[in-house]
Amino acid sequence: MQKTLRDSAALRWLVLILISSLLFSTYWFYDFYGGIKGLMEREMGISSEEYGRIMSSTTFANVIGMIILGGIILDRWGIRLAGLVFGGLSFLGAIISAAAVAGWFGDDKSTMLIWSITGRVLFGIGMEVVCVMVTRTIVKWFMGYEMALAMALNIGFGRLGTAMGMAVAPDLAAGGSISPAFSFAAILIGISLVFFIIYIFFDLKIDKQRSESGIVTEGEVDEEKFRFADFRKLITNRSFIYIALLCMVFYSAVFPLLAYAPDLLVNKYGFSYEMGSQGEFAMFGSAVLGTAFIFVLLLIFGLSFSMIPRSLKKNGHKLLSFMVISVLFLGYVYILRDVFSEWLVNGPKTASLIPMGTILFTPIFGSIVDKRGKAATLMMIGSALLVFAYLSLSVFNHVYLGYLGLISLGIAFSLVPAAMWPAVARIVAENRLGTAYGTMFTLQNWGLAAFFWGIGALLDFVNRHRLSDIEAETAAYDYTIPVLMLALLGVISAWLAYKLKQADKLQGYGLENPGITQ
Ligand SMILES: C[C@H](NC(=O)[C@@H](N)CCCCN)C(=O)O
Repeated sequence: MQKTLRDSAALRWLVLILISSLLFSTYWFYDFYGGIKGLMEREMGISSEEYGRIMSSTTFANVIGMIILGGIILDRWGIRLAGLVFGGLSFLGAIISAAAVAGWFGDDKSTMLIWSITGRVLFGIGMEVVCVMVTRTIVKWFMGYEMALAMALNIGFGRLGTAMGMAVAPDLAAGGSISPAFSFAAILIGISLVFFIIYIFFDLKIDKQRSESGIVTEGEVDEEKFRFADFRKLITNRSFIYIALLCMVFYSAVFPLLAYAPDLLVNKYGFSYEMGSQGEFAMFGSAVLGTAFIFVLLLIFGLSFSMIPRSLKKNGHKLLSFMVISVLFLGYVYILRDVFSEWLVNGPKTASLIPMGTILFTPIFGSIVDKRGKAATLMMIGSALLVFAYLSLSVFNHVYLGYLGLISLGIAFSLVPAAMWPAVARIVAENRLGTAYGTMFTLQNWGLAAFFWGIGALLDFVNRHRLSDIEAETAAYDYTIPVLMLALLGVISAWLAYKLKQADKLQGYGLENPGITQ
């Protein structure tokens, strides 16, 4: 068979970087608000409920089926046009939000609020369809190659956007105005659209090659098109119902919390929104140098290890690797202890370590699921960890338990997505995956709509007697009840994962068997 562009590994990975940049920038825009919640409230004069309303508005059009409609449009128009239109929509939404907080439409509270919400609604439609489009593009280029790894890395790009958005936004707003943080995030989407336009040339070329070599092009793959009969079949499948509900409940307990996590750390444990005396650039520089140093050490270790004769390293090499990596990691922590000591008392920077950790752990758990299976069991464990995390962050008051809670949340946030998304591919036929992901994202948006807003509204309600003191910065928000409510979602997630395991036993998709992504 004639070779096409996707047969070159270098080109495949280049394509992944080009399209993942859209995920990086849209996740950044989605989540950077969390890092400046307190600043937004002060500058725009809004309450926690109103902040929650802005966050929740991201989902407004999606709860009434916009992602499914976007998926149908994607099937009809193809990756190039749909990518430009929906990527452009997310950019437009981001520009409107940035203009709103800069006071372009008027600087009174209600005008800023209305236009911020309008911007987020448009952004939300664009970004969710972009997510589905990027997944489709990965399948187009990586099917038969490193598809699971490509998907995990793609999510990694998104999480990096979330982490950096949360961590860097307060620095961008450090001049006393939130506007630069918004403009920067909007510009990032614009830059990633330029990358997408570069990708379009590769897409045109590969489609030409595929049609020349007799492989049907994307627009001609009829089975990929959305049909209502398939949709009906999908939503009456027991395993799919449980995994889709799990997606809704689990993500409702995680994504909204991220939008409040920095503020929770500031209010509950007295963390700060500002950095300490050491100077951010110096700290950033030492963090980058320290990370580069540890990579070089790992490389040297890897090279020297590969030179040891096989017979010598046969036994105990896993233990040796574990010991060396642990020593290197502890050395890393020791070298960067000043950086860590400053970061671990800063709300947005500490909260950003949650998505940062998932970049490493999601592919690790993904490969465990590949090799050992147990996807449904791992989803149960991940959900149980969520309960532990939220109990630590609500009913207890010790900061070390708080750190432990954040670590558990990070592990749960890696474990469940790593097991969930490949499991969908087991339950649903490949040519229906677009519809399945679109349906799951829609349900997820129902949950997000309720909880992005619900946490803020509940926060205002339980703190109603001291809101003026909180505004005057003489009192702090009490987050106990809102976080306890999320612990309940963890319990429901664990139950849904258990029901999924039972349904899988009946229907025989083999979610507990290895090789789930194949
Ligand atoms: C793959 C999955 N993506 C989603 O759930 C998107 N619908 C929403 C992304 C929102 C980013 N804060 C994931 O990120 O795990």
